[in-house]
Amino acid sequence: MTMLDEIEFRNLQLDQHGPIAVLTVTRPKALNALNADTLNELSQAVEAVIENPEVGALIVTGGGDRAFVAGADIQELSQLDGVYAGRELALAGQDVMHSVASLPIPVIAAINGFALGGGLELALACDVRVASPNAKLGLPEVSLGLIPGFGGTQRLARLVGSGRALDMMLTARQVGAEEALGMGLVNYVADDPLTRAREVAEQMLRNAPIALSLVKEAVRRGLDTSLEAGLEVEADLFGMTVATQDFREGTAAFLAKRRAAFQGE
Ligand SMILES: C/C=C/C(=O)SCCNC(=O)CCNC(=O)[C@H](O)C(C)(C)COP(=O)(O)OP(=O)(O)OC[C@H]1O[C@@H](n2cnc3c(N)ncnc32)[C@H](O)[C@@H]1OP(=O)(O)O
Repeated sequence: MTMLDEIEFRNLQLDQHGPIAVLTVTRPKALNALNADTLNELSQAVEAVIENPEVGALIVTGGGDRAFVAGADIQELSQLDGVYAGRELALAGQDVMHSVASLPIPVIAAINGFALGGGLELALACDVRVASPNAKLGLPEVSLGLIPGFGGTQRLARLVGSGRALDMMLTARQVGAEEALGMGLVNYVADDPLTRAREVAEQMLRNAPIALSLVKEAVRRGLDTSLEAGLEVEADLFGMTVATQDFREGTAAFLAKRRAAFQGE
């Protein structure tokens, strides 16, 4: 098993603090914009996290104090030509965001500044978002003659409703942290979003790991289907939790009035 801190990236840093991994996008000159190289590295980082069983939660953040991620790299976008190239880029970006969204552990975005375009799409692929008071969130692609292509049209509308999502996407405006909190686009606003994200991760990690993974799966699969089919998914996954040792431990600990010691089994 490769230790996460040992992997060398050009535009990312991956650190491990016990069960919590922190993935930082580090392209400060471009406000951490996602060029093709960085997208590839994001994929590799997600793979490395999946392969490391010691990691129970992931925090994603941006290097420096100005930006989480200011979008896809506009310099690279400007070189795109033709329907095919555009579609391929969108599919590649969607794949990366999907791999983040499908991680079987909690993923928290610590949004320390601008989260625009592909940057907000990365934050939307996370489970929970913590924003700094100066954070600015938006999907301004129409101002460049584009539409969001890394999942934003779908995930933003599912998270905040189509009315709010369309307002943000059609105006291209940047939403501040308090407004984002009010519409449920972020879960917490904190002066130090990374510290708050760690606290949230620690709170999540007190719970049963398999249950954490399955509750994510139930929500994700349920959002893509009818209520009836979603309820079936829930019942199936509930059944799986009842077959775990952690369920035995969790209920026994409750009844014995002690803290549960979950093993992820
Ligand atoms: C499928 C996905 C599509 C997309 O994601 S499309 C892109 C969506 N994102 C955006 O449209 C945001 C673009 N950036 C901005 O609007 C501004 O930046 C900010 C409002 C975030 C900040 O403005 P300010 O404080 O004036 O800083 P600055 O001088 O514009 O930026 C510092 C350096 O960062 C580069 N940069 C910023 N965002 C990007 C980007 N998305 N792609 C490539 N470079 C970017 C700039 O060019 C500049 O660089 P230099 O110092 O060399 O002039």
